[in-house]
Amino acid sequence: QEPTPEQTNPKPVQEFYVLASTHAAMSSGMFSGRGFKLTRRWYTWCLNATSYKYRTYDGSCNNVRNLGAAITAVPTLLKSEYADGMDSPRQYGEDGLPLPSARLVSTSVFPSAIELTNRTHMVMQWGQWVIHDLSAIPISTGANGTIKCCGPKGQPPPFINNRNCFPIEIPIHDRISKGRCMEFVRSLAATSRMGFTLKPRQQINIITSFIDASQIYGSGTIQTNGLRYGGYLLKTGLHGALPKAETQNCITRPNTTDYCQLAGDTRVNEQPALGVIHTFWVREHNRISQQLRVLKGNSSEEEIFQITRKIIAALQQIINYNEYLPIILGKDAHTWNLVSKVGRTAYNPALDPSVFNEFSTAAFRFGHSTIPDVLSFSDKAVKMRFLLHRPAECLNNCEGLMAGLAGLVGKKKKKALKKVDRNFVKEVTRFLFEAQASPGHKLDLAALNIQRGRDHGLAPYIKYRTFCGLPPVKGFDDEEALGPNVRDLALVYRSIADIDLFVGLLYEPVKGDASVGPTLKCLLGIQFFNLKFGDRFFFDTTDETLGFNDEQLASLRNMTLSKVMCHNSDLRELQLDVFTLPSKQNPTYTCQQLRSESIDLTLFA
Ligand code: HEM
Ligand SMILES: [Ca+2]
Repeated sequence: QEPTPEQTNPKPVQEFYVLASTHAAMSSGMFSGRGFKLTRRWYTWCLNATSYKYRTYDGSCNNVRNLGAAITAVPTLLKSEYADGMDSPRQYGEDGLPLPSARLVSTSVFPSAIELTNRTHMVMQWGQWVIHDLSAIPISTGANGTIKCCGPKGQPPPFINNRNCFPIEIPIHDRISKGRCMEFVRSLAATSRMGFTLKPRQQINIITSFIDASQIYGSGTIQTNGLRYGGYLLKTGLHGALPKAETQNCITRPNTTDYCQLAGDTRVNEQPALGVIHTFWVREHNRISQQLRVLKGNSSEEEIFQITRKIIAALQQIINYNEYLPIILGKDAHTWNLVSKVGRTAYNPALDPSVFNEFSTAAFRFGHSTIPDVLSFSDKAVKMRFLLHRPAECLNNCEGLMAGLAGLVGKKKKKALKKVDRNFVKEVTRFLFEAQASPGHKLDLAALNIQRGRDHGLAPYIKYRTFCGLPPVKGFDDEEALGPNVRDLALVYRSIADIDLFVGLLYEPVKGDASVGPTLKCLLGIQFFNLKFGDRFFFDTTDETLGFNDEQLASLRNMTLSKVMCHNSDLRELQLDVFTLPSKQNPTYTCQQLRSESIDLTLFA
């Protein structure tokens, strides 16, 4: 059954507004912590939405209210629960005493055991790829860049040094870092027309919420122009690698040709497998646009660029809805009408397509539990901690890593995907890098997720269970609701009403053929429902002038991620479904075969 209208309509944003950014702001790194200087631009609705033939770069004018456009406030599904009702992080339990430290919660309730599935690392990688199309919430910065919340030896601040600091307390005897303070800066607060912080506080999404390939093309005209190579092509580096970024804020090896990569999303250098997927999509754009150039002699270069961009955005949606979501949501991907293999999608202008806070700050971070401890290349396996913020392996060995993602190389044990569960590899809970500027200070991704939820004032887990129509949790022994390890939650939480959303979602046992528990499935379902039916440009829209004709649509739907990979690498063979390990049911084909059954570009000429 489909989600109810109340579920699909997040609470309206208090006051709608859009902020513009400077070029420097958009091109600076999310992880450099510098530069998001946001200035207000306009508040108007889009009155000529129907006059657009292609998507705008910043997602504006997809709907009259400009919902889902870049640099807009992030809505919440349920009322936020700030400690003071308005602005300060959720930090007290039901009994009025402080909540347990996010780091203590992480070490107490998230062990590091690994259970494997028959899926490939591409499931993890597609997740990170798609979230980088959907949401990027910047943190606050000071007048001269990064805010530091902990002292150089990890001492907690002696006084409140910055009102946007919300460092995580490291328990005694916890050896993660020197001292007892883990860096954490609050997300940037959205401001009103007059420049005052919105009450209750809201965060800002600086990229377009729509699945529109904004991680390839950027989320604004200036950014897109910086990625284009004149006419119809996207810029590339040597041998079809990504081009070099202006700001070199990743980790490169001295005396090598390494560089930090430039892409439509600034987080591209976060780990090399992410760089790989960026790389083959830029190549796919250039491959398609070059062919269309030949086929469409009369079209302008701009027209070729836009048609290619439209095809690439359609492919993102096709792969996400038809290949990826059925793996995550199981058969409900079908019952909720998310799978789009036949028919057309009728646009519903009443829906808000914005990525909501609970999705980006808790639900979709479920993927962090699937991060592997090593990445496999054709000739080696490297621990994740040595790959963070280092693009080198992608620049030098993209193909080897592609084979690794598809599970074609490496020891059998290493190539299968880790289950979505309460376990996290130590690579991210113990050895996550902070900026190279602070050696010896490690971060814990699970703790950051919990703290971020509190920073954003997310309501606790049990409220979402009720919201999703599931029976209430009966207590710290309710295995039906929270799985066989439910008692571990009582090690840190004093009341079930205090359980952080991110934690509760990952404790729920998986049911049926989905990869995630029921509340998580509900939140993911609502978001992808809104992103399908609330996107006026959804690839199979009933409006053929915005979308495609029947033949084009059929040809596009014939594409798979495996075919895109084969087209843009020197891989020799691949299984048709790259999200699943090769088997009798998922046979391997030669890339030559896969390429021959792909999209027919003459239909677009
Ligand atoms: C090696 C892989 C990955 C690393 C190192 C990584 C690291 C991070 C870091 C450091 C943050 C910011 C945390 C904070 O301060 O709040 C973040 C945010 C996030 N991550 Fe990951 N991540 C990885 C993969 C994934 C995957 C596979 C998914 C989902 C399937 C995912 C989903 C998210 C989401 C939804 C956010 C919030 C984005 C926003 O709205 O700004 N990540 N990640
Ligand atoms: Ca987008």
